[in-house]
Amino acid sequence: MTIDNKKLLIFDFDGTLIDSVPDLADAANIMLGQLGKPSYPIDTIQEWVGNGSRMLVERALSGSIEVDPHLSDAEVEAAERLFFDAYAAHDTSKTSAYPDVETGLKQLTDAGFTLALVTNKPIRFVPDILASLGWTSYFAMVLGGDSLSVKKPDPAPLLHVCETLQFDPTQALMIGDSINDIQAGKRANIDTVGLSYGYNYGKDIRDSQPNQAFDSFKALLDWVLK
Ligand SMILES: O=C(O)COP(=O)(O)O
Ligand SMILES: [Mg+2]
Repeated sequence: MTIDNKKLLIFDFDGTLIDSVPDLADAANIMLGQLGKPSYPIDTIQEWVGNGSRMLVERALSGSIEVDPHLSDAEVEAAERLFFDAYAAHDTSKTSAYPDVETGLKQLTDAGFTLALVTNKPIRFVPDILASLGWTSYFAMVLGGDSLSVKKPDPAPLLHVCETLQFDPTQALMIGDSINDIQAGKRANIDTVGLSYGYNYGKDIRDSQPNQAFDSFKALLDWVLK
């Protein structure tokens, strides 16, 4: 795979551009506390991130990545409301950009790339976090996990971005930290870059066989902008 024909860079958000787990873990533990359930360490909760908020809530209620099949819809929905309230109150408190992302987004924009954001995070939280980082203007398009009826690893969000911004999938690159990003890219016929520093259920992103893998955002920038 070569970068030469790529014009559209589709970024994942959590674990790729931002380290959001400190705020996600706080919100999950506040929700669990309100329900009289035990809290969990941040490293444990980090392994439950990747399939959107509802799945994070279900895993937190189950105390495991394997969801308890006995959880009722009503129980999950009530817990999800508590989680949303807690996260809305603190979705930017402890969330930070990974090193070199801030300058990198500007460099990539200045180099003529179109940037898009496709996250499994519910869309309601995304504008606030982007604004707090001063990144709103960098992205031509932003999709959340509930913007369409399906989320990554389904290819639909990536294909929707390509279609809307009028790029062929072969001109796009999906950049993310999770197997969900790599699988969505493969299914959309979009080349993929895996970043190893984020959240991938405790697994090495190279196991998902992205076209390229890097251990830092700086290494990605050096490759794209060489
Ligand atoms: O909300 C999640 O579970 C993960 O979000 P992401 O797709 O930006 O990594
Ligand atoms: Mg991610």
